[in-house]
Amino acid sequence: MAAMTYVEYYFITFLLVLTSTFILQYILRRLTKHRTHLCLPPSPPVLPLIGHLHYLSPAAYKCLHNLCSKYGPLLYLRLGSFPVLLVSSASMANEIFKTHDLNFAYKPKSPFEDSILFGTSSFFHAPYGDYWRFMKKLCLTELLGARQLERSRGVRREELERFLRKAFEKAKKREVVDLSKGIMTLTNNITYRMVMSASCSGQDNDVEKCVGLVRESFQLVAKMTLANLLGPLRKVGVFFFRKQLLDVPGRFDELLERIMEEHEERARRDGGEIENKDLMDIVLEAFHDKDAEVKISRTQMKSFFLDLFFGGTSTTAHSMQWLMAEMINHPEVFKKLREEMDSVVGRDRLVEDSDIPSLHYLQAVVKETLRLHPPAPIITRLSREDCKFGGFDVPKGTLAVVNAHSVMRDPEVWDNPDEFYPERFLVAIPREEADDKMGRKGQDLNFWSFGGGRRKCPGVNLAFSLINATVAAMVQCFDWKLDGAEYTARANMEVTPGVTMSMAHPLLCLPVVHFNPFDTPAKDN
Ligand code: HEM
Repeated sequence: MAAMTYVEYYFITFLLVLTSTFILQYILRRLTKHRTHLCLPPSPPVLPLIGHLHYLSPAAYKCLHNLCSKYGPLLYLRLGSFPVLLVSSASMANEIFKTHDLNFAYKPKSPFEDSILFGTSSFFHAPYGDYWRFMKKLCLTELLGARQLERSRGVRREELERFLRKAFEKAKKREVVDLSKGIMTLTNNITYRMVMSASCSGQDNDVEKCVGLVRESFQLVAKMTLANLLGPLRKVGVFFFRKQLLDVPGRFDELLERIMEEHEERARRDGGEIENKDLMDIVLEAFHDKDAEVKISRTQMKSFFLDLFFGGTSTTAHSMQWLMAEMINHPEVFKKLREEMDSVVGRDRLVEDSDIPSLHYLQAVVKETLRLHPPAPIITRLSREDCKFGGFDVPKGTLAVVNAHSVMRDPEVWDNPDEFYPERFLVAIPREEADDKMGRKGQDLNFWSFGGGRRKCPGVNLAFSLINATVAAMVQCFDWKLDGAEYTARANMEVTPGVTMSMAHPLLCLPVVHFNPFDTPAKDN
């Protein structure tokens, strides 16, 4: 038989693809037929097989925001093989985090299966069950509670002073500081020291090793999330990344195992009476406790530490970077903040943690930054049961995607939502007139940067404590001149594509000394 021409070959291939698309569509329609009586939320126009995937772009929160602006605040989408409920308004966010919190207390299945990296053992992906409840309690009472925050105060202060001293050196030499890099190093050093007393200098720089691995892991997570959307074809994605899928978690496992063994050795030496316990010491105590309510495994422990690194470092650093960029673009806010610092703290000592409750404007500036620039704008949950949501039917197993960016710019609850206006958080409402039993102010009720309900971020107090203390010190000690230019220059607020909200351009600033606490002569007693 004569060989096929290219034209014939491509024509036959085209016919095959077309026929299989129709067959697949037919099967899908048959499979979902029994659900056609459901009253699902509205949906934008859909394509066969890929569903609504064509609406997505690398800046995830932005394209989802565009979808809600065009089609409405509650949408039913199909991303590849996943049914998705897209939530974009304040009232719908309230339904997820309050009315339907228990039903949506589940997280989507991890694409990493039993790997320590975001695998089934991770706290972040754990189903709402005994293990998750045990770790959440440990987080709130021990690991990230008030007592541990107090214990780690010295570490945070030491790192903040190290960061400030470097800025003073730069100021002296009239050199520009890469604030994005400096702030990221500061949060990394603090987090890794708090979690496992890791060394962040010298030859055994474990912080640097972890930071490198976290970076590689983020890239891998992005690739696997995409592969996961392919549904039955996800195995193809796994095949392509199989080497990295073994290598990155393997190196993390080795590093963490070595550090955990060092901690166990120290605990044996000290007879369990460890001074200045870090988070790893506390989790290891729970691991070795024969009477613990839940027996945690070594893999779960390692996964949990990774969750802390992933959840706690870049989120906090990005918030501070956005805040400093907003300060540069709003000199009147910076001036007000400086006045508050001068009147509450004065100019004879560096601001301390105990000053923060009295710095009301500072707290409002931090919240306003997190409202406009939530570092984790895409919050995902999974429904465990069929439910009625916003008057529509939502089947079980639907992935709820809350776009915190849209929710916190909802004009129904925020006046001039795109404006940077910290004063909106200062409106005092008497406790008896407040909107909930906690006596929170009206605007705080619609503040979802840390998620909400049972799965709300357990690191919220640590995050506020770090951001408030660092920003307060930066404002107290320096004026920040963008690129060393005139004070009228504006920071570039472009966002890096991806699922997090980080600045696309580094913030390069010249620090000009306003007050140097390290130059102040010690007071006579
Ligand atoms: C500005 C800083 C931070 C932001 C904006 C942030 C935001 C978030 C968000 C949106 C979630 C998902 C919540 C939900 O599903 O409702 C989350 C979960 C989580 N965050 Fe944070 N976070 C921050 C800092 C931290 C810190 C400092 C830590 C700890 C060191 C931390 C640890 C976690 C953990 C372990 C979870 C998983 C909770 C669970 O699944 O139950 N985060 N965070």
